[in-house]
Amino acid sequence: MYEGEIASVLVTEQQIQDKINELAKQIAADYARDGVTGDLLLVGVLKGAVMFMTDFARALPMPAQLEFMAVSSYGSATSSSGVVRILKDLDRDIAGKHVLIVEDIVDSGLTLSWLLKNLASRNPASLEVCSLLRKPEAVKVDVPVRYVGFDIPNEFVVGYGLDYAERYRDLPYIGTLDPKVYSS
Ligand SMILES: O=P(O)(O)OC[C@H]1O[C@H](OP(=O)(O)OP(=O)(O)O)[C@H](O)[C@@H]1O
Ligand code: HPA
Ligand SMILES: [Mg+2]
Repeated sequence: MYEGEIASVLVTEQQIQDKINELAKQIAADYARDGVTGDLLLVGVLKGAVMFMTDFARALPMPAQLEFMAVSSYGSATSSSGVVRILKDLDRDIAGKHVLIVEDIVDSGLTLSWLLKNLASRNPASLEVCSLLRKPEAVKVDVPVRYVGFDIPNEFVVGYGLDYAERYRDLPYIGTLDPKVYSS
């Protein structure tokens, strides 16, 4: 698949799955320690977080309900415009719920910073973030991300939900693109 289009693999399928199991155990233990007994409300950010959300929810050893929001800041570009649009809002009220935002990547942090403010204003009982990837060198706004899978270099990545112009989301690993993809 995608013959010659992937330049390197940054995080393998096995590394992703191992990390998800580790995060899921840690997160369930943290919520139990904090006395949270009800269901956790996972808010996945479409479309990028879909793969992570579904694997993470199944690995999590505590009951969780699933909600999705779609926001877009990238369109088909490789850098954030900073303008976040809601394409699909949550289907229900999150007041009094323990909400965990599930993201695929924190790059500039602009999407998440906006989303945290937006969801915090709806009065959840708690609001935390779990992101599979983070680019420490790309961060433009400081966002409190409690759980991070992997810190990666400041390169555009694809796979496991992450796209370039809507392609490559279906790869099971995280990789970088061959420069010829951008020029074609
Ligand atoms: O930290 P930032 O610089 O704001 O970038 C992170 C966001 O950008 C991507 O979404 P995108 O807008 O590409 O939508 P998609 O998930 O549908 O691809 C990604 O999935 C994150 O949600
Ligand atoms: O590196 C990236 N790849 C794909 N989508 C993204 N959205 C923010 N950063 C990225
Ligand atoms: Mg995208």
